[in-house]
Amino acid sequence: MNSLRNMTFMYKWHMTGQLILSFITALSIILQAYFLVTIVDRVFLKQAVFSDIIWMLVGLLAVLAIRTGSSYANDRIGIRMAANVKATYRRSLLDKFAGNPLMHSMQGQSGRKISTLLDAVDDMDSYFSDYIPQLIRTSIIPLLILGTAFTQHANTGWIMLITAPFIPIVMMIVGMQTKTKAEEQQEKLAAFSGRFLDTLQGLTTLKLFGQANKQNDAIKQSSLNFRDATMQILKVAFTSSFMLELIAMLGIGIVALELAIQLIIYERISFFTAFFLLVLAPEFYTTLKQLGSTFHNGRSSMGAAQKVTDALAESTLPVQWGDKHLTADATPPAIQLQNAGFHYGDDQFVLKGITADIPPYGQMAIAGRSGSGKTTLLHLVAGLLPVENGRMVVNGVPLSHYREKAWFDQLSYISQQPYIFSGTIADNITIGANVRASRADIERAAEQAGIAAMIQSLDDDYDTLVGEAGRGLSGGEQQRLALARAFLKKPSIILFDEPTTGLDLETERILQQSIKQLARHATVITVAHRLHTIKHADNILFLENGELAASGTHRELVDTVSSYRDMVRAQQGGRSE
Ligand SMILES: Nc1ncnc2c1ncn2[C@@H]1O[C@H](COP(=O)(O)OP(=O)(O)OP(=O)(O)O)[C@@H](O)[C@H]1O
Repeated sequence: MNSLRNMTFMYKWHMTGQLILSFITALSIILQAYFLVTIVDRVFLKQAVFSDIIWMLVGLLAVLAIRTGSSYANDRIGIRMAANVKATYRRSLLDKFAGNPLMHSMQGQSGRKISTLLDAVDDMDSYFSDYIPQLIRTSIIPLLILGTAFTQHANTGWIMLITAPFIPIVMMIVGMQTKTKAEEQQEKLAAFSGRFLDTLQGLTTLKLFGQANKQNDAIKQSSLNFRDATMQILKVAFTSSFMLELIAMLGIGIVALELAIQLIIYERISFFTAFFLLVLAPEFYTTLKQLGSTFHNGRSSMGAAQKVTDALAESTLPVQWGDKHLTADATPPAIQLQNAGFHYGDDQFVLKGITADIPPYGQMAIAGRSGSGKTTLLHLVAGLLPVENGRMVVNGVPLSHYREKAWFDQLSYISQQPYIFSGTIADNITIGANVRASRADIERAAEQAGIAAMIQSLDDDYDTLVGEAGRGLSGGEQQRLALARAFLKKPSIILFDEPTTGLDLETERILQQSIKQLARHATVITVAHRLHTIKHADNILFLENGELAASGTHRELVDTVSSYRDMVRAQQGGRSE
C-alpha cells in the first residue's frame, strides 16, 4: 500500500536506527553461537577447566545482553513509529471531519466513522510495530548468517540459500489473499458497527413500528458476516504458519543431516564447525519465519490502511478559514451574502446564489415552504457549510479570511434540537461561555432563559446529570438550555431555528421574550415558521426551491409576491390577511 510505504519513508531516522540495531543483533547472534560452541567444544572435547572458559562465559553473557537490548530497542522504535503514524492518521481524520462537521455528521453512518477512526487506525499498528522492524531484521540477520555459513562450510550455505526462498514465496501467496480478506473484514466490521449504532439510536422508532425483531436478525446477520470474515483471515493465518513451520523444520533438518554426514561419515569438518552451523541454522530460519508471520499482520494492516485512506479521500468540501481576527466590539458585524450558493452533492438539493444584506442589529427572517432551503441557508451563514461560487462578507472581509474561532465566538446557534452533552446541567450551559463562567453567571443565564425554576426543582439542581449519562430533557427544555448558553455567551449574532412543532404557550412566550432580550445587543437571523416572527422581522428572505424568490418586509411581500401570500394564507389556516 503506497500510503503506508510513503509514510514509512517519512521516518528515515527511525529506519536508520533499526538498521544499525539489526546489524548489532545479527553480530550478537553469530558471536553468541561462537561463544556457546567454543565453551562446549573446550569443556567436553578439550577437557578445559572453569578458569579456561571464564572469559568466554563473560563474552556469552555480554552478547546475550547486547542481543536482548538491541532487539528491545528495535521493537521500541517500531512501537514509537506506529504510535506517531496512528496519531497522524487520527488527526487527519478528525481534521477531515471537523473541516465540514455538519456534512460529516449528516453523511454516512456514525458507527462506520467510529470504526474507521478507532479500529481501522488501530489495526494499522502492526505494520509499523511488527512488520517493518522484522523486515529490516530479516534483510540483515539471515544475510550475515549465510555469509558466515559460506565461510565455514559452503554446503550448509548452499542448502540455506536454496531452501530460504520458499519462505518468501509462501509469504507472497498468503499475503495476496490476506490483504483482500483483511479489506473485507474491515468492511464487515464497519458495516456491523454502523448497523448496531444506527439500530441503537432508532430503537424507539423500530419498536413503534414493530420492526425490532427484524432488525435483531439484521444485526445478527451482520455480526455473522464479520465472524466469517475473521475466521477466513484466521484460516489463512494458520495455514501460513503451518507452511512456514514446515519449511523451516525441513531446512534445519537438511542442514543437520548434511552436517552429520560430513562430520561422522566423511569426517571432513570439525565438531566446532558442525555445532556452530547447527546453532546458527535455526536462527536463520526463525528470522525468515518471523517475517512470514509479521508479513501476514502487515497485509492485514494494509487492508485497514485502505479503509482509512478511502475515508480521507472522500470528497467533502471543507469550510475555509483564515487567520484574521474579528474583534468583538459593541456593534455586531455587518454581513453580506454575495451570490452565495451551496449544493449537497451531485443531483442533490442546490441553494442558488443568494444575495442579501444583513446590517448590524438586523432582525432577519428566512421563510419558505418545507424543503425550500431555509436551514441550509442558516448553516451557510453560520459557517457550518462552505459557501460555493459567491461569498459571504463580514465587515467588508470574506468570512474565509477570519479565524474559525473568531467567527464562532460571535455566534450563538439555537437549533431545533440543541445537542445536550453527557454531563451536568451547569456543564451544558458553560459550553456557551467564551471565558470562565462562575456559578452565579450560569444561574443568571438560566434565569434569563426561563429555565432556572425547572432546574431548581431537580434534586441536584445545576449538578443534575443530563444527556446520555443522565435524565432526558423535553424539546422545550433543550431549547431553553441552548438559550441559557446564548445568554452566558452574549453573542453579537444569533441564529435561531424556530421550532416547527407546537410548544406550550409558556415555553413559546419564554422563547420569544428571550430572543427579544438577546436581540437588543445582537443581529438575529431566524428560520421562521411562525407568522408572528415573520411579521416582526425587518427583512424577510423568501425562498422557493433553493432560490431567493423575493425579499422585503412582510407587508411588501404580501403586496407583491403571490406565492408568499399563499404561504401566509396556508399558515393562517386558509384565512387571508
Ligand atoms: N445532508 C443532506 N444531503 C442531501 N440533501 C439534503 C441534506 N440536508 C438537507 N437536504 C435537502 O435539502 C433541501 C433543503 O433542506 P432544508 O433543511 O434546508 O429545508 P428547510 O426549508 O429548512 O425545510 P424545513 O422547513 O422542513 O425544515 C431538502 O430537499 C432536503 O431534503
